[in-house]
Order: sequence, then C-alpha cells, then structure tokens
Amino acid sequence: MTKEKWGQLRQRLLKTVGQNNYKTWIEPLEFQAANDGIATFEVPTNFMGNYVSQNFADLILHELKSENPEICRLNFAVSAKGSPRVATAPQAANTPGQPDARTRTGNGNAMNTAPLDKRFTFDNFVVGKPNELAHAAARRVAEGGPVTFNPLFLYGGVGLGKTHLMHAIAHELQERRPDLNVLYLSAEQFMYRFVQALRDRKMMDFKEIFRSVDVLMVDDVQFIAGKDSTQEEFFHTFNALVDQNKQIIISADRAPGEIKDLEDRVKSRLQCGLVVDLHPTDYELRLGILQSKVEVQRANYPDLQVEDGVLEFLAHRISTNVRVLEGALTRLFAFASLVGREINLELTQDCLSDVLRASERKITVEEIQRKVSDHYNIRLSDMIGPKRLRSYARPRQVAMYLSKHMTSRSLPEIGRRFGGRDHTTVMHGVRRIEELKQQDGQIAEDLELLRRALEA
Ligand SMILES: Nc1ncnc2c1ncn2[C@@H]1O[C@H](COP(=O)(O)OP(=O)(O)OP(=O)(O)O)[C@@H](O)[C@H]1O
Repeated sequence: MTKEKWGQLRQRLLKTVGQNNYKTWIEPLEFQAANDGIATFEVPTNFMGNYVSQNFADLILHELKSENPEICRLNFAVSAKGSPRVATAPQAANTPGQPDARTRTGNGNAMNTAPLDKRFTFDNFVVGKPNELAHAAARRVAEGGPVTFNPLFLYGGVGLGKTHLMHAIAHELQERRPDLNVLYLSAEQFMYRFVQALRDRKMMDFKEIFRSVDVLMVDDVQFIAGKDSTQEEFFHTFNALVDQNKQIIISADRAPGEIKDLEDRVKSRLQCGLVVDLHPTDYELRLGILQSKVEVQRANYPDLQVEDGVLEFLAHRISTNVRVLEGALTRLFAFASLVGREINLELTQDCLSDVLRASERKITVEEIQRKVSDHYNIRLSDMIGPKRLRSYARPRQVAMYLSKHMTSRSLPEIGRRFGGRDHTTVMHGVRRIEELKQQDGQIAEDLELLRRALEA
C-alpha cells in the first residue's frame, strides 16, 4: 500500500459515502503505512479518528483489503502538526481568533434569547458510552474555532441531555469567545418571534437579527414540523447563516429524516453537517450521573448520608431517562431530611414506590405488533395472519425480533401470539433480522426507532 494507492482507493469511497461524508471524514485522512496487518492513518483530531472508526471503518477496510488482503485493522493517530485541518463542509472556514468583520461584540443582542441554565455546563455533564460522541462534538463546536461541521445536529429521546449540551456549548462560547454573538432559543420561540414580526410588520428587523448572529442554536426543532411558513423562514435563515459560514447547532427528539411533516429541503439541510445521536443511558452512565447529582444534593443537605447500594439500586431500576432519575434523587433527599432518616434501601422503596412501579412497565408482544404495523403501515391482522408477501413478512419478523429482545416471552409463546406459528418460525425470523441489521442500514434504523418508541 502506498499513499498514491490510497488516493485511488478513497475515490471509490466517494461513491459509497457521498460527497459530504467524503469531504468531512475521508478526505482529511492521511495514509501513513500498513504494517503487520494494521493500516495507520493520520487524523487531525481524536474526535475525527473516533468518528471514522465507528462509522466508516468497515468500508475503508473493504477497500484496503482489495489492494492488500492482509490488512485487518485500522489505526488512527492524531496528527502532530498541531492545528487541525478543516474539513470543508460546506464552506471554507473562518480563521479562529479573527472574528468576521460583521461580528457584533458581546452577547447582548436585540433578540431575547432563552435564559441559560447555570447548572448545564460541560463540567456537570457526565460522559459515558451512550453520549460520548455527542459530548465530543459539542465540545468541539464550543471551542469556537473553525466551522468544521454545519449544522451540528444533536438528537435523542426525552431527558437524555440535549438541552444540557446546548447550554454547555453556549456557556463555553461566552467564556472563550465573548466577541461572538451567540443566539440560543427553542424552535417554539423561533416561531413565536417570527409570528410576532409578521404581525408587527417587522420582518426586516427579524431577518437582520437572525442573520447577524455568529452562532445560532435552536432546541427541539421538531416543533416547527407542519408549520409551513415558520419552516420556510427557518430554511432561509439557515441558508443565510451557512453561506456566511456561521455555526448552527440544532437539537431534536429524532433524526432529521424521521421528523414527520418537515419539508424535504429542510431535512436535507439538517443532514448535511454532523448528525449525532444521544443513545439511551446504560447502567454505568446512570450510576455516574447519580453520583454526580448526589454531590449537588449534599450542598443542600450536608448531614444526610446515602447508604451503600442505594445509587446502584436506582441506576438499575430507573432506566427511563435522566430527568426522572434526577427527580427521584431530589425527592429522596427532601423526604429523608423531612423525616430525619438516613437514605437507605428501605426509605428509597417507601419514598419512590410510584416511580419504581412506573419504571417496571412491561412491554407486551401486542404493543410491539401494534407499533410495528403502524410503522410499516400494514394492518395488524396482516401481520398476524398467514400472508407470506415480503411486505408483511418483513414487518412480522421485525416484530418477532423485538418481542424476543424486549419481552421475557419464550419463542413458543411469541409464536402463539403471531397467529399460532411454530417456535422455529420465530427463531428464523429473529435470526433473519439479526443478519439484516448488520447489512441493511434502513432495518437498523427502523429497529432503533421502534425500540425507542416502545421504551418511551
Ligand atoms: N449526561 C448527563 N450528565 C448530567 N446530567 C444530565 C446528563 N444527561 C441529562 N442530564 C440531566 O437530565 C435533565 C434532562 O436533560 P435535558 O433537559 O438536557 O434533556 P433533553 O434531552 O433536552 O430532553 P427533552 O427532549 O425533554 O427536551 C437535566 O437536568 C440534565 O442536566
């Protein structure tokens, strides 16, 4: 393998990954060497190395193997050259430290932004596997350096920390780049301002304010779905800022492509930067968050002790979202302080019995069948019935797969609920989806979406 050969191979990747991904992630990789089956690339940042390794490693390996079948692993080494090279998506970057001539100083702008929560800082954000990529991307944008991905689109289920990260970016930018004009608001506020400007015939002012920010942050963008004029205005604002190479950060409860009633052109704009997902929390992350939030509670209740095992118990039992977890802890401290008792397992079960019961909610096979048939737009009776057409069989297999993984039902029990099918049919269906999940991005996306909807 030589650098020249890599130059040729990566052209093939351009076709597979598309222009935007190619420019952002593949082009900046500098091939160094291939030794002992390991191909080493130099990357401008750790973040880029991680992202490429998680998302494009298989494709890159596939191309490299066509040249040198011995290559079986990739290694990404951060460039020692210092300043990161900027991937050019979609415009050339600003030079850090040299604000654009149009930049207005300070944070005060004529538009009322949503107030930032002082607690939502990077220091208070606990990082684990499910949110590490979102956190790294947010940190990167918060440096206020060259615009590498525009927009940064953060999405995830309820209470997983999207707003926290957005505020953390805004706080950090205020600190590092006080010269930048940062505007944070919810999509609802965007719409409200827009409607107000229309009503007061102040559209020119509205446009002027939104087009003169350096960083625009819009939270919960799914809110503008179905609101045609607001979407239209948002689209123009978005384009104007991207044209000026101003950073845009968006959050939503789902991926751009999954937001119903959002115009295709808006979806496609939202997808053209970096889209990162905050995954549902795992046990370790929940425990980490609880430990960090206990410290906060201790400031209010310095005399209260938490017995060993309580946090582990909560992290196990409350897996819905971080907001619920946080609320449970606040309640626990308040309750313990009122009754003058130590926080132990018994008190926790007494005080939080309703929260714990709610978290025990069991997902049923019937619920899964309903959700899956809605998702694929087929009738429930066709999903359960005998028809073997692919358009029914695939959703049926998806529902079998989810039933196997999200309920405690055995294969024969699942079979019975699918029109009395044999357990081997269920097993075959589950295996088929397991295979497809690896090969077919659409199936993987459907599964993730359905799992989230069922867990919500
Ligand atoms: N990783 C984390 N570390 C510390 N706190 C967290 C973390 N994730 C979420 N939280 C806390 O959970 C609460 C809910 O988070 P946040 O409001 O950011 O969620 P969200 O994803 O914006 O939810 P929604 O979709 O409801 O707007 C906040 O108090 C936040 O500080």
